[in-house]
Amino acid sequence: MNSIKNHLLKTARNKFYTNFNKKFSVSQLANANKVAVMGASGGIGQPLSLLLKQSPLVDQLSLYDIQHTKGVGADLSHIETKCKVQSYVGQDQLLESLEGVNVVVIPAGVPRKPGMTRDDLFNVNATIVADIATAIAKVSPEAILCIISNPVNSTVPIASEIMKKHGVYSSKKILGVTTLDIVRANTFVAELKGLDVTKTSVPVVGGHSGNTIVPLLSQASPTVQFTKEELDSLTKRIQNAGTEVVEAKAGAGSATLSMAFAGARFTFSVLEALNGKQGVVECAYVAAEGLETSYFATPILFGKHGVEKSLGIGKITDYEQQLIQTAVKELKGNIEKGIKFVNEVYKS
Ligand SMILES: NC(=O)C1=CN([C@@H]2O[C@H](COP(=O)(O)OP(=O)(O)OC[C@H]3O[C@@H](n4cnc5c(N)ncnc54)[C@H](O)[C@@H]3O)[C@@H](O)[C@H]2O)C=CC1
Ligand SMILES: O=C([O-])CC(=O)C(=O)O
Repeated sequence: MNSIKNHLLKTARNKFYTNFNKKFSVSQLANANKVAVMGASGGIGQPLSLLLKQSPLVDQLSLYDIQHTKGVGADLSHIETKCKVQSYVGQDQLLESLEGVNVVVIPAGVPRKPGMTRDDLFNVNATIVADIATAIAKVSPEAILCIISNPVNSTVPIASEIMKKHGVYSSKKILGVTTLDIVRANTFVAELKGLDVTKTSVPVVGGHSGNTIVPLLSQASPTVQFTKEELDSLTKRIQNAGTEVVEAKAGAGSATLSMAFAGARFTFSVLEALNGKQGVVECAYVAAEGLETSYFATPILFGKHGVEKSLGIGKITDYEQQLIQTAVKELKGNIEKGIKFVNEVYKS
């Protein structure tokens, strides 16, 4: 009786992992990966850490937060996967939490409430990201940073400037996570056009706030036709989707579960490429060359050291060109604000 029960349990468990791994296209390559989640006790941090704990791509998970990580860590550590969990709490343990990590995911910081813009988070989150980046520069300067904390348009330049100050900057390793914009664009387009969402892919470029989010609907795959009204309403919905969640949550924060899904997908892609998988592409907000702004999100080919190369924005329509012009104006200000903060305000 017991052996039948064990067999059934094992079968169910294997099926779960197989489906999970398929979903995230996880390959089981051999490198040892240690991932740190900074802000691990938060609305994003907890479900994101859960998804990472379940992945065969992650060997060790380091959880850092200024509160509650001991509980989150104890809880996650009971899950029957190979990934080892360590937890660190408070400023005194910040440096230790980053020892030996090769990828750091950062969802630390305050979320929006209704009526706020992402830029309204700057005053609090700029210092949080700068402090964490400073610690990374000291302890794990080779690590790849995946920055979720808003305003991403500014926090990515902030982390970059901190790395430059410490003489350990590599533009290949500082990535702003915009994956949720792509996840949303895929979902909304598939819903509107009756497509299989698992096979729908829409690049989203620019930045990660309002007008700076530029979906390239003309490049949707499979190819679909949109009326002008559809283009307007889809573009607006994708640009305002974060606000849609903030308003629905009515003061209880912003997107956490869909962000954890998107953050896990992004991290798995980074890890797969680190492990040697070829052809891994995700959109990300990174330092840009030959564009009108010094940072810009485009589809990025990942490699063993992070960014291998930007695949650019490709062929776009006049409609999309106009959206980009609007985005560029706002992005320039956001980037300048981040750079100025590190060089004129921040005291490490
Ligand atoms: N890039 C994106 O697409 C998205 C970004 N976000 C952003 O992610 C951030 C986190 O959002 P939530 O998890 O919902 O917020 P939350 O408030 O639920 O969690 C944030 C966590 O960060 C921790 N924290 C605060 N200061 C810290 C520090 N100095 N070091 C380490 N941890 C610290 C808090 O203790 C808390 O556990 C926000 O800035 C939000 O705007 C949210 C959704 C999507
Ligand atoms: O809207 C927010 O504040 C959180 C976020 O970045 C998103 O959900 O895209």
